[in-house]
Amino acid sequence: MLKIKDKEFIPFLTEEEIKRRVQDLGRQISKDYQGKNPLVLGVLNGVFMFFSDLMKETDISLEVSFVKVASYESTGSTGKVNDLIGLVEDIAGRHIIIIEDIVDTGLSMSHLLKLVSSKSPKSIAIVSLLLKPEALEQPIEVDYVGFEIPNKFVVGYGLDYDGEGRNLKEIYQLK
Ligand SMILES: O=P(O)(O)OC[C@H]1O[C@H](OP(=O)(O)OP(=O)(O)O)[C@H](O)[C@@H]1O
Ligand code: HPA
Repeated sequence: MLKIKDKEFIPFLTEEEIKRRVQDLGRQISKDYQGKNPLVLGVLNGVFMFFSDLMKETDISLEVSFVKVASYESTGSTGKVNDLIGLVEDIAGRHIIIIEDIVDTGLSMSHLLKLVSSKSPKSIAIVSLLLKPEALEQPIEVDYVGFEIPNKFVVGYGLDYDGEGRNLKEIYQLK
């Protein structure tokens, strides 16, 4: 059991389970993007740990960049997405791979997809370590999913509860 502030969490995904799945995803992305020199776009903050581990499991030439959006306060979506660091690269004609730690309601990703697709990329793919199919409010198709999970709040491996818990090696679920 883990306590963060006022909430209790139970173990959900181990370090080993996450590692194995990240290796699979890295292998698959390398195979699919060989010779395409994609621009891999991480969505801060939550993605930092997954992004770094995933990139180490790829063995193709690629470029990386980041955007920063925020929509969550405490354990709930605020219903609006704020751009905190925008897209600075020229992405016209590039293969774009958007990397997220979690697609929950889909609001953040739908916002990002609009932003990215308005700049004429050659292709867009979405990678998310976690997906909550039951929570989706927008019709988002995630091309590479690490784990489909139930509609419960999770923390760890980049994901926070009220700013804390991002440095945990494992993922925990709200009790
Ligand atoms: O599908 P949604 O319901 O939009 O939720 C997913 C988004 O929420 C989290 O970010 P958050 O806004 O908490 O910012 P953070 O990455 O800085 O924690 C997560 O990293 C996704 O970007
Ligand atoms: O379940 C979650 N945990 C942490 N951050 C999140 N952002 C969207 N969903 C979640």
